[in-house]
This record gives sequence, C-alpha cells and structure tokens, in this order.
Amino acid sequence: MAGRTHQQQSGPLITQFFPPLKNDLILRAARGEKTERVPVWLMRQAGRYLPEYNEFKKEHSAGFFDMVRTPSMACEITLQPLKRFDLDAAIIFSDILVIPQALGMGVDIQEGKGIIFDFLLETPEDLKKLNTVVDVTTELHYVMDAITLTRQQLNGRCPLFGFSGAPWTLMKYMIDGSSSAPLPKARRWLVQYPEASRQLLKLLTTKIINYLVAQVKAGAQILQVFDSSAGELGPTQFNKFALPFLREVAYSVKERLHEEQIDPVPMVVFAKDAHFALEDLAKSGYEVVSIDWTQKPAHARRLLGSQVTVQGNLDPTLLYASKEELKHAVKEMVTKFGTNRYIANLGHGVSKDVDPENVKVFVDAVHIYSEEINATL
Ligand SMILES: Cc1c2[nH]c(c1CCC(=O)O)Cc1[nH]c(c(CCC(=O)O)c1C)Cc1[nH]c(c(CCC(=O)O)c1C)Cc1[nH]c(c(C)c1CCC(=O)O)C2
Repeated sequence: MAGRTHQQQSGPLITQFFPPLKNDLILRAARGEKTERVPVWLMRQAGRYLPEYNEFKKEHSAGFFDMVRTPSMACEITLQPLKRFDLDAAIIFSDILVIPQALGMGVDIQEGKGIIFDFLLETPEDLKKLNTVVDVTTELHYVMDAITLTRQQLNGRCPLFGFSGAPWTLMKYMIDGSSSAPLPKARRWLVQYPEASRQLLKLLTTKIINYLVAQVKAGAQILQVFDSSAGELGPTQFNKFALPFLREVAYSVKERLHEEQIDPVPMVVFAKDAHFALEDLAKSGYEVVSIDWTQKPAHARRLLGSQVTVQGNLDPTLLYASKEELKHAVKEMVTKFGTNRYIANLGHGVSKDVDPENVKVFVDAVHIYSEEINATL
C-alpha cells in the first residue's frame, strides 16, 4: 500500500511519496476489514512514564511546548515508545491545547503545576481577545512539519495518527483552564450564554477542520478527535453543544479531502464518559468510537451496532496490577470485544508513574490472545 499524500507548502500542492506501509492492521480494523491480530496502541504512549522521555527533556532543558514546537524533537519523542513496544500505531507528539494557543491564548504546562493559561474566557466580551482570523495551517506549521518528518522516519512501520481536541473540550479548557476546575464555568456558559457558546464552538470547529485536513496533507494516516470532557455534559447539553460540532468535524474533513482529491483517512472519536451518546456517536461520521473503561464491552458493542469499529478500553490503573492480573484482564477484554472491528487501547491515557514493562505486557498480551482467538475461529 503506497502512501501517497499531498502537502501544502505555501503555494501549489506538491505530491509527496512516503515509504510503503508494512503494517496496516489499524487501518483495516477501522474500515471493518478482517485482521490477523487485534491492533493496539495507547493514548499518551509517549510521555512521562518513559525514562527516555524524561532524560530527553532534561538533556535539552526543554519545556513541554518547546518539544512540541520543534519537529525533530517531536519526531524523536513520537518514536520512543515504538522502540520499546510492538505497537500498531504512532501518534504525533503534540497537545490539544495548540488550538487555543493559535487563537491567542498563551498556555504553558509546568511540572507539578499543570496547565497555566495567560488568561481565560470569563464572559462573551472576552471572545474579542481571540485571533479569530488566524490560519491554523501556517500558525501550527510545526505540527505539520513534525508529522511529515515522523512519517518519513517511521519508514512504513505502522500508521501515524494526527489528532485534535473536540470543540466542546477545547471550549471547556479555554473557560475553566484545567480539567479539574473547582467551579465549572464552561457548563454555566452553555446555560447563560448559549449564543456566545455556539459562536465559540463554531469558531473552534472551523479551525479544527482546517487543522485536521492539514495534518492529513502532511502525512497523518488516521485521525483522532479527543472529547475528553464530553461526560461532564448531560445528554441534553451533549446533543446541543457537542454532537453537532463533532459531526461537522467528521463530515467536513471528509468533504474537504474529497474536494482536494486526497484519499480519505479513518477517523476516531473519543467522547470520554459519554455513556448516553453511544448510539448517536455510531452515526456521527466517525469510523471508530473509542470508549473509556467504565463501559461494558458487550453493552457498548450492542449500542454502537455493527457499522463502526470500537476502540478501548482497559482501565489505565490496571497497568499497576501484577503482570499475571494484567494479562488476565487483557484476555478478558479481547474475549469480550471479539477480534473483529476492534482496536485495543486503554480507556484513557497512560499515567506518568506506570512501569513501562507493564505497557509491554499489555501490548504483547493483546497480540498473543487475539491471535489465539483467531486461530480457533
Ligand atoms: C485533555 C488533553 C490534554 N492533552 C490531550 C488531551 C486529551 C486526552 C486526555 O484526556 O488525556 C491530548 C494529548 N496530550 C499529549 C498527546 C500526545 C500523543 C499521545 O501520546 O497520546 C495527546 C494526544 C501529550 C502530553 N500532554 C501533556 C503531557 C505531559 C507533559 C510533560 O512532559 O510535562 C504529554 C506527554 C500535558 C497535558 N496536556 C493536557 C493535560 C491535561 C496535560 C497534563 C498536565 C499536567 O498534569 O502536567 C491537555
């Protein structure tokens, strides 16, 4: 499968050729095709639980966003977990907060302090502070450069994920400043300022679409949209303020790629804790629905139907269990989901103090058990 893609470089489209793909398991699983084993990757597979990540950061005296903004560094960190584990996908090292940054909200991430914004959106008046005309494809060019470089360095080993935060989750961070704000003002905005909320969500949706299309042009082979704060909304608010924008992202990205004669890529939606939304998510234009660990595999499958692939959902804390317990949990997970239309992952990201050896046990166990199950079919 030769990976042909186009890359926009401040002018006409140029056609780029990347090394042929040797492992397309995840793309096949996303499209609903049979796979000889279940593909596996982990959210936050590059990061602080890897000693080589911490060493790299120290050696270069680099802050998190320095590394994100330097393509050679982002590329090296993206590849770190692939040197240790038999993963079936890479995900570009970056963050969902680059979009608020492009809109003019400075954000930093500091050890021990978490996320720090220069300012937050307090009232609709503050929307005037945003750089609404920004072209994210030029402003975030470093992400596209990192994707192109990483795709070359991967040398066809496995597909590369591009990603973005979802409109609601980005709105939530731009108003509340973190995932654990004591007084959730973002939800209050939806009630008090529904029109301004829609205006902000619409703005984010437009930027996200442009950003995801640019990532595909740069070489991303599959995309994930993180709606990590979806579960904070009840079903009514989710249907009004999250789902329509998630749908627009999926349909518009596909339409834009089609218009520009670029091959479509599978899209994954991760709406964390949105139990009530599974049936709607299955019809929202994404090929894959990623679920968190609080959902029962068989029940989730039933609600999602047979037209989408499921991704997930091991409880991330099981990476602290003994190797035997972990293997048992993986076996149970793969057995319950079955080996068709399934991508194994955690139900959320890897925590920073997990033993990398257990990540290896997780990845290998998915491969071993899914091959065993397939052999009996
Ligand atoms: C909500 C969210 C963010 N970022 C992201 C989400 C959605 C997924 C989720 O819910 O976890 C997504 C994200 N963040 C990161 C990636 C890289 C790709 C990957 O390996 O999955 C991805 C896909 C790297 C990162 N993003 C971050 C790190 C740690 C940075 C460091 O080295 O200090 C990494 C590796 C920082 C980050 N960035 C964000 C948070 C809450 C934090 C932690 C802040 C803290 O507690 O210090 C925002």
